[in-house]
Amino acid sequence: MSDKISLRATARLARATFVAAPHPPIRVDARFVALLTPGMIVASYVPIGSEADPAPLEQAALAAGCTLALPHVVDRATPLSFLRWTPGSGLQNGPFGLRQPAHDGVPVAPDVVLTPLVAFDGALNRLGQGAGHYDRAFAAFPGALRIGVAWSVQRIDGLTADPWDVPLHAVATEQEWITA
Ligand SMILES: Nc1nc2c(c(=O)[nH]1)N(C=O)[C@@H](CNc1ccc(C(=O)N[C@@H](CCC(=O)O)C(=O)O)cc1)CN2
Ligand SMILES: Nc1ncnc2c1ncn2[C@@H]1O[C@H](COP(=O)(O)OP(=O)(O)OP(=O)(O)O)[C@@H](O)[C@H]1O
Repeated sequence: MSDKISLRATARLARATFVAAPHPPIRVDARFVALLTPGMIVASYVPIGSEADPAPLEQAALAAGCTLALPHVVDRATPLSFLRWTPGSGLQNGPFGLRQPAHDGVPVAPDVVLTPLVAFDGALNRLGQGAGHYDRAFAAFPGALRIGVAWSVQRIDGLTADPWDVPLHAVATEQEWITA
């Protein structure tokens, strides 16, 4: 556990240092686009702090005819819901400094989950914020494709997976599309 805490601190520092300098956006790989079909529900997220901005992947999903959704958070203990979202429609302030759709939005079951993360490794294990929100969402939607979105500096090899950790199917960075 303390291991995870120090890994989070190291990875957050690397992420903050990376975004402080000019950097390219997240790359849209042809293998991501090939996964998309019209009508699919693609859950994205609104980045906070130095998190990678998934906007290029959202644009690709919209161009492929997909519907977007965003996570809605009540508190640390309550499971996430995913609410339908169209670009330009309003967002509200949520906990942890998040921007999110209003609570009375339309809940949807995502086909693809664009997932924020603090660190990832070559086996596509993911270290998140520590509330277990995405771990629980992956358990609730086991059929969804789990795509991590991260800056390349967030790769830390040899993360130890806990029993509840569900690995990602791929990670999109500003440099490459990583699969296990
Ligand atoms: N942009 C974004 N949206 C997201 C997440 C995320 O990681 N990033 N989540 C992922 O589960 C869910 C929200 N869960 C969260 C749980 C805890 C903290 C949290 O403890 N934040 C720290 C600050 C961390 C930092 O500096 O990066 C805090 O408030 O002290 C944040 C989000 C859903 N939406
Ligand atoms: N499927 C699940 N059902 C219930 N609780 C879960 C589940 N998955 C994880 N948790 C709980 O969530 C907590 C946080 O887990 P962990 O530290 O691995 O989060 P994380 O890797 O930072 O990811 P996240 O971004 O999802 O918070 C743990 O206490 C764990 O018991």
